[in-house]
Amino acid sequence: STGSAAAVPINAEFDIAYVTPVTLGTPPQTLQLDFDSGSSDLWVFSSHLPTSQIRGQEIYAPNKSSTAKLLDGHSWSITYGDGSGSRGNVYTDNVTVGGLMVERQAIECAQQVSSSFTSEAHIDGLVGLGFSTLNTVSPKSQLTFFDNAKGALDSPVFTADLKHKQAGTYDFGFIDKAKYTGEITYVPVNNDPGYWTFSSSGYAVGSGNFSASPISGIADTGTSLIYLPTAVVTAYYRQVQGATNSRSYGGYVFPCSATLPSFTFGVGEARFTIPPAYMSYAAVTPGSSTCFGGLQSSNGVGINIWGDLALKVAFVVFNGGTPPTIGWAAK
Ligand SMILES: CC(C)C[C@H](NC(=O)C[C@H](O)[C@H](CC1CCCCC1)NC(=O)CC[C@H](O)[C@H](Cc1ccccc1)NC(=O)OC(C)(C)C)C(=O)O
Repeated sequence: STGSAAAVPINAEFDIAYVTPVTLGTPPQTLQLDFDSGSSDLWVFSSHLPTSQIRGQEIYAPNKSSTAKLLDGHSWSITYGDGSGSRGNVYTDNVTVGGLMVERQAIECAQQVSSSFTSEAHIDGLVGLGFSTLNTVSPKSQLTFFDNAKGALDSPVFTADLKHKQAGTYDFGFIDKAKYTGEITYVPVNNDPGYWTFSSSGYAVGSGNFSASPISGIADTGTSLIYLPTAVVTAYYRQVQGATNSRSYGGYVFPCSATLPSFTFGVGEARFTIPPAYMSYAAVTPGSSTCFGGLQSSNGVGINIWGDLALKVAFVVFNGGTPPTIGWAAK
């Protein structure tokens, strides 16, 4: 079996996150969920939430699904890198993504969400696509949608074709040759503790020479920007007039009028270049002449993260075979 579904940017201006329609239960309830290779819980806004915590999101009501079953005595609680979080109880039900159905998928129903989730009306929950070792359900951790689907897939892979300010796709079980050019460069994945961790072969700033120093980081569809070591980030912003690492804005900012270099990263022998236009994420507040950089330091994060900003210049294969690998191709 295979599946294919759209990855739609939640904001017409900036690619802060992408959501994908997912149907849950019988009759089908459709929610817009953020597919996140940086975590491994499938959780949704639900009928168990106080209405004060719901502001425009779609909810999943298990009691309206004839195929929903309570996973008795199980709960979950998750906190993300940006400090947001949620917790609740667990049901199993049918989950369908782009024609691919998994029966008895653990659906973690929110009973509480943090204010940043309440204020993000376009995200009705997450589909974790990290390794199931990261799942937070207790006392028995649960499998991700991908792990549950894997055995039935034509090939144990999913691919991400994210785009700038337009809808891309997540495919499951097959590699669509029409979505990339040239060859796919595969590199090993270290799935301990459970991220899609791989080693980039280095970077270059603008037309500067390529610095062939390996950078270990995670491929994370649920993180908007790129977070890399200080040496890389200072080398980049040295080339940007008026750039500063702003405590108040929480990262590197620069005058929106500044000329930005491109940023190139390596995967094996392959090279991927992020154009200058993508390297300015957005004005720090609407209308401000100060812009927030797409490349930020991983100092405060603890791991290097290749987020949507890197993923959207490539076609990426998340190969869940044995051993797992990750493949990057131009498009
Ligand atoms: C709990 C663990 C098992 C897994 C856990 N994993 C992560 O924290 C990484 C994971 O990819 C999480 C997944 C995201 C959590 C928040 C909602 C959206 C998904 N990524 C994160 O926690 C990283 C946060 C994202 O980068 C936010 C996302 C966002 C989206 C919409 C609106 C506002 C903010 N972007 C964001 O802040 O963009 C700016 C900087 C331009 C404003 C961890 O490592 O702790």
